[in-house]
Amino acid sequence: MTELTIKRPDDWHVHLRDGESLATTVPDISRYFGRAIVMPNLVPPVMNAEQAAEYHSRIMAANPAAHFTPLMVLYLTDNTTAQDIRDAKASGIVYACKLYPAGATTNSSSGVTDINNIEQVVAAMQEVGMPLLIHGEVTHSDIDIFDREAVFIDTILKPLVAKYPDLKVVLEHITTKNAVDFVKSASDNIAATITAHHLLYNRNHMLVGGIRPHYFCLPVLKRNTHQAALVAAATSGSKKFFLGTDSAPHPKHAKESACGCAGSYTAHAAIELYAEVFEAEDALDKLEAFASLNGPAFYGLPVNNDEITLEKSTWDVPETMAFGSDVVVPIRAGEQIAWKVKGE
Ligand SMILES: NC(=O)N[C@@H](CC(=O)O)C(=O)O
Ligand SMILES: [Zn+2]
Ligand SMILES: [Zn+2]
Repeated sequence: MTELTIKRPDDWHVHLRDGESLATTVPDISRYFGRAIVMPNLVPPVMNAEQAAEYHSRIMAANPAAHFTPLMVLYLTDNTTAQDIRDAKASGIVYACKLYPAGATTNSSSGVTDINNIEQVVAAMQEVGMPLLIHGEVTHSDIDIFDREAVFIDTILKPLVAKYPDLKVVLEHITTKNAVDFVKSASDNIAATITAHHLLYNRNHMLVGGIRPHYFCLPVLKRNTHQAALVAAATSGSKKFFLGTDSAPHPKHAKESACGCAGSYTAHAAIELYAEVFEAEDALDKLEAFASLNGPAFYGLPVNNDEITLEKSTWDVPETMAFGSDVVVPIRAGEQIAWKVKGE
């Protein structure tokens, strides 16, 4: 296949950052994505409907393409109230709330320190039909970083979904076979996003022959058997799995550092990178479900009514890209990508 036309895709997990960064991240993500679930881990975070509305305005002021709508998300803290959830629902611009266990990832220090602290909040989310998006990793220092997702599923997520059977939950950026198996076995209210980089890479790519900081993201890349489970899930056509890039830019100097930040930038070539994965699996016919249909179905939103066309056409990824007044090193920097969106 050398051309593939699909309904306009959406990105159900992206970091656009703020301030001058929006001048580059917003045009990048809106080139062909119709909607994006915009992560709220700013400093300070987006904690209520008013802050979400202000952030929404700043994103719209950065000139996204006309087909693009940002879907805002609240960042849950120990102090979030049930009223915050009701106000967010009433705002009409907040589509989900995000649980960052405190200390789990980039800008998560204001996150929830104990899931029991937000019982009333989660109950209100279940009641009003607000999806809970989860960075699913425990943070205890005695739990190995490669086990943190699996331990989170067993100790936090399973009890949570048992307690709130009507709550919609997205386990974000899954990285393990444990997560795939859990999501598949859970009710229709439980789904997961999968990034392009977790489909394309495993921890060998990050660590063999030298440490490659641009592959470092959280949850960290796992062994290749987990990668294979993610690829099988994404290309299966199951409604429970959908596209979430977790494109998470950091300036080059902050990644290439003695203590480098977690996050990989893929918004320059997201659907193109996913297309490579689906092509390698001989599953290009399943890309539309993953990228354009399953996400809206889960969120109860309409599918976008226009289309994009991908063509087999190799292009060179630059070594760096502008990121506000800084630069970011994108995934595949200095290498090639095999697919291109027509008209781009
Ligand atoms: N994925 C990452 O490694 N980093 C994200 C945060 C997140 O999604 O966990 C970021 O904001 O940089
Ligand atoms: Zn995360
Ligand atoms: Zn993220």
